[in-house]
Amino acid sequence: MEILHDGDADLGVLNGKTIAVIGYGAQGRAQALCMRDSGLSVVIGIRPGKSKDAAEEDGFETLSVTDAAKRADIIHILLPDEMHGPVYDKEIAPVLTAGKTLSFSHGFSIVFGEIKPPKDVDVIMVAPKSPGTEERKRFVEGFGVPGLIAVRQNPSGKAKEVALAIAKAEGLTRAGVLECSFEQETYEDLFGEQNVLCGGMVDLMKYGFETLIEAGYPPEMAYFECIHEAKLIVDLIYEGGIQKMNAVISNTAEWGEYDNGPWIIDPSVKERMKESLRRIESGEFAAKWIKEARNGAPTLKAKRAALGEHPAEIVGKRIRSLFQKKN
Ligand SMILES: NC(=O)C1=CN([C@@H]2O[C@H](COP(=O)(O)OP(=O)(O)OC[C@H]3O[C@@H](n4cnc5c(N)ncnc54)[C@H](OP(=O)(O)O)[C@@H]3O)[C@@H](O)[C@H]2O)C=CC1
Ligand SMILES: CC(=O)[C@](C)(O)C(=O)O
Repeated sequence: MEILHDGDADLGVLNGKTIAVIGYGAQGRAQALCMRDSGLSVVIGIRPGKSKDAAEEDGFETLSVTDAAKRADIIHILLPDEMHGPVYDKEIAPVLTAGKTLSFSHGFSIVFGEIKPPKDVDVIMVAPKSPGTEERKRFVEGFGVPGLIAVRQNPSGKAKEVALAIAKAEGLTRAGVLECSFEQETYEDLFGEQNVLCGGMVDLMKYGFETLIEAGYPPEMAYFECIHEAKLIVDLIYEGGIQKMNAVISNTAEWGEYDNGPWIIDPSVKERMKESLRRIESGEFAAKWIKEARNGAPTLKAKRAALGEHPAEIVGKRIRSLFQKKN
């Protein structure tokens, strides 16, 4: 698969264009700030509330979703996925005239039919493969995070160029951008977040921490081992791959990785991962999530409340507050 970089993108295709970022949350704020820093004309479409206040504090012009969509050439929807459908139908579709571009950072609402755009608009995706905060941090540091672009509809004949220009404005082409389909991005993003990232790695860290403290080890020690050092190991893999990590860790650690690892995470977990991917690709997961969201997300709210603050977070907060960082 070809990896696209800065030289493959031309910000000039966005000259004279206004981009309405709809939503100013994790992605909305990060992407709007990066796009403005890259010289693009950005307005924020947002309802009254804390996000609107934050956007205005950051110096953006804020409009209602409808007014922003009316004004913009490119409407970049960065609302919670479960809100895309209702907000699009009521506040965007009525002003979505021919020649505009509808843009997303995740394909959920298009792939699972929450949004059915008219045929006379471009439909693209520019998806940073990163949480918003990290994306902005790396952009400001002069680098960027990788991303995916996709084109669903292209009556203008310029959809890919516009998607690549937005990716460049967000620093994604500094790290690398892949072109894929809406389905590929949607399915792999849902799979990754549920099986490797938020569901997967996080559980391992929590179980490891709990095992140590239940065996009487001090929480601080468990935090250093299972949370703090986990990030440093992942950083090593990020910088130089598993080979680099293995070259840096001790022979003892490496032997333990081979001896104990496959017992702790039995390779049969891949069978469950395949079933998880099947549920995602079949639309079963999406239907379950939309049903939950339309009912006011009672399970999500109950889980959030029950989760409370994990002991690892409590000790982590204290440890981080004591970091003696060089000024
Ligand atoms: N989070 C991430 O790291 C990533 C997210 N994405 C995608 O980016 C998109 C946005 O996700 P994310 O940034 O996490 O979302 P957040 O939940 O962080 O932010 C949502 C924003 O939408 C606003 N909003 C919610 N409901 C409405 C409404 N009815 N009318 C107007 N504004 C509303 C919120 O404002 P208010 O303060 O008023 O609630 C908030 O500003 C999603 O499609 C997601 O899949 C893609 C890659 C990574
Ligand atoms: C950060 C990211 O890309 C996620 C985990 O998929 C998301 O928050 O949607």
